[in-house]
Amino acid sequence: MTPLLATRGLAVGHGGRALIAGLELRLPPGQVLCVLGPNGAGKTTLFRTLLGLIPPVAGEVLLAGAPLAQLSRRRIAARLAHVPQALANPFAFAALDIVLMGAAARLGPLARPGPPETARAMAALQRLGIADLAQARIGQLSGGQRQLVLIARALAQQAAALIMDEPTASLDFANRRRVGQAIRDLAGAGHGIILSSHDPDHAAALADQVLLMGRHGVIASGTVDGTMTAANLSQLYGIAVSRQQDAGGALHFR
Ligand SMILES: Nc1ncnc2c1ncn2[C@@H]1O[C@H](COP(=O)(O)OP(=O)(O)OP(=O)(O)O)[C@@H](O)[C@H]1O
Repeated sequence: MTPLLATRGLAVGHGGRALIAGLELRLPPGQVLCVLGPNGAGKTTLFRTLLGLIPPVAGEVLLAGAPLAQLSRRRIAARLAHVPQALANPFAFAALDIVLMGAAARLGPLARPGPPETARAMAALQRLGIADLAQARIGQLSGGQRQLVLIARALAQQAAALIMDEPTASLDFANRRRVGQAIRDLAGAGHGIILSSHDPDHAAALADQVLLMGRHGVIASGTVDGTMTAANLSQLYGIAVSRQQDAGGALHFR
C-alpha cells in the first residue's frame, strides 16, 4: 500500500546545514507516528520540511507517492493538513470561521466558502463533539477546546495525513485524554498522523511507531515496544530513565 507520507534519505536543517539526516519515514493509513526528542533536536524543522514550508537539505518527501517538491500548495493541502499548537488567539474569530479556513483550503485564492464548505466545517466540529462551540469566540475557549477546533480545521481540509505540533502540550489531564482519544479515533478512521510530544508515557499510549530524534541524529525508530527502551530514552534525554509496564500493559517512564 502506498504510504500517505514517506521520506527517502531525508536530511532537514537550516541554511544547508543538516540537523538530522537519513530519515526513512513511512506513514501508512491508520497509524500514529510520534516524534520524541529534546528541545532543539529539530522536530519543528522536520515538520516544516514535511509540510513543504522549507526545503530538505537532502533527500525527498513523498505525499501519497508523489514528490512534495512537485506539488502545488493546493495539491499539498488536499493530502496533508497541519495542526499547530493551540496558542492563545487574540483574534475574535468564531470557532466555525477557523474551521471554515480548512474547508476552504482547496478553493482558489479568490473563491469564497459557500454552503458545501460550511456543511463540511460543521461536520468536522460535530465529529470532534464540539458542534455547540461553533459560534464561540476562539479566544474565549479553553486550551483543550482550541486544540479540538484546530483538529476540526484539519479534518475539514479533508487531507488523509495530519501533522500535529505537540497537540497535548499545556493541556490538563482531562483535555489531554480527550485530544488523545480524538487522535486515536482519527487513526481508526484511516488517517495517518505524525505528532511530536515531550511526554514519553503519552507517546507510548498514542503511537504505533516512534522516532527518537537526538541532538546528534536519530537514536532509534520503529514500534513503541522495541524503540522506547530505557536505554534509548536515557540516551535521548541524557538522564537515567527507567521503564515500567503496568497491569494494563501501559508503559511508564521515570
Ligand atoms: N529559521 C531558522 N534558522 C536557523 N536555525 C533555526 C531556525 N529555526 C530553528 N533553528 C534551529 O534549529 C534547531 C532545531 O530547532 P527546532 O525548533 O526544529 O527544534 P525542536 O526539536 O522543535 O525544539 P522544541 O522541542 O524546543 O520545540 C535549533 O537549534 C534552532 O535554533
